[in-house]
Order: sequence, then structure tokens, then C-alpha cells
Amino acid sequence: MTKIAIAYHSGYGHTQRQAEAVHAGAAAVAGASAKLYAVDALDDAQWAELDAADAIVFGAPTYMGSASAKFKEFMDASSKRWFTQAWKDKLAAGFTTSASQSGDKLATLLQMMVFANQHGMLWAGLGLMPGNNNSQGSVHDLNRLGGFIGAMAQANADQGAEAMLESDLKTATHLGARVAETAAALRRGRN
Ligand SMILES: Cc1cc2nc3c(=O)[nH]c(=O)nc-3n(C[C@H](O)[C@H](O)[C@H](O)COP(=O)(O)O)c2cc1C
Repeated sequence: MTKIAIAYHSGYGHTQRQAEAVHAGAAAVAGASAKLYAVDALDDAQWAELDAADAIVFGAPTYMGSASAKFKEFMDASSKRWFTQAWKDKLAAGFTTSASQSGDKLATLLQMMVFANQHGMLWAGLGLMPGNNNSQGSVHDLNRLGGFIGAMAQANADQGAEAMLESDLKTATHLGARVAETAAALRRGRN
């Protein structure tokens, strides 16, 4: 069984919904198990499960142009793992939600990619061509925000998570599936 951990923070539920979409994509891959971890409430047993995972997908809302402070607390707390490079050669990927179309989401994904590489993890990008970038495109396209290094979602500031666009959720589901398939391939290769 390939274990996929989705380690995320969400202040108001939008990134949580995106995390659930990543989870659905990973869990649908044959031979994979997926589990959500709220990083602001991790106990020792859950830290140990992250240590045992084949892949960790990181998720945070973009607050003030970077990952939320709660997610940064998790990043800093993970330094105990960094000392022993406990997460070295695990697969990693990332996702973020923000209110603006750009909103500097790229900065959050770059922050996660740097973080993963500090841990010696292997970063998996989104692996999708950009949508909604030509005259035939629309907001309903997969990867409509045109990210490459991770999954982006945009949620209107005055609406709840239930109003999030299916296209963004399907993009997140794609990332979950890609991570689970790649983690399984890595596991087969290592075995
Ligand atoms: C403190 C704070 C800072 C924010 N900064 C940004 C930002 O830099 N860019 C942006 O597009 N949206 C920003 N937003 C909006 C959130 O990214 C957006 O509401 C997102 O959907 C929240 O996700 P969550 O419900 O998972 O917390 C900010 C919201 C808060 C509360």
C-alpha cells in the first residue's frame, strides 16, 4: 500500500475543500491509501504517520503573499525531522487557495517547494497544461489558473468553500492522483 499524507492548514474551509479534492484523487489510485492531516493539531502519532508516508502533499491558504502562519509553524516544527533528514527521498507536492486570481499564490508554492527540498524530498509539479489561456478557454478549464509547480485554487473573498469552482477542485484531484501514481512507481523501483 502506498501511503499518501495530505498535510494542510485552512483558516476558513477553502483550502480544506481543496485538500479533500487532493485526498479523493490519491485515494482513487489502486493500491494507495490517503489521509488528511490538519497541521495545526498534529499529535505525536500523526507526526509518526507523516514520517512513514511515501509522499506528503502540503497545502495552505495564501495569506499576505505566503503560506499561513499556522502552516509556517508546522514548517518550523518539522525542523526536528530536518536534523535527521527523516523525510529524505519522499515525494512532495503542494497546493494553495487564495481570493485573488493571482494573489501571489506562486510565492506560497515556491515556499513549499523550497521547504520540501530542505528536507531532501522529491518535488512533483502539477503536470497539467494551463487552461483558460486562449479564446476558447473558460474558468471551467482544468488548471484554469495556469500553475505548474502545484495546484492553485481561487475562492471569492465573500463566499464560502461550497462556492469553489469544480475546475479548481478537479485540478487538485489530478494532483492527488499524480502523486499517488508517482509514489507507487518510486516504491516499485526501490523494491
Ligand atoms: C490574513 C489573510 C491574508 C490574506 N492574504 C491574501 C493574499 O495575499 N492573497 C490573496 O489572494 N488572498 C489573500 N487572503 C484571502 C485568502 O487567501 C482566501 O480567503 C482563502 O480562500 C482562505 O483560505 P482558507 O479558507 O483555507 O483559510 C487572505 C486572507 C487572510 C485571512
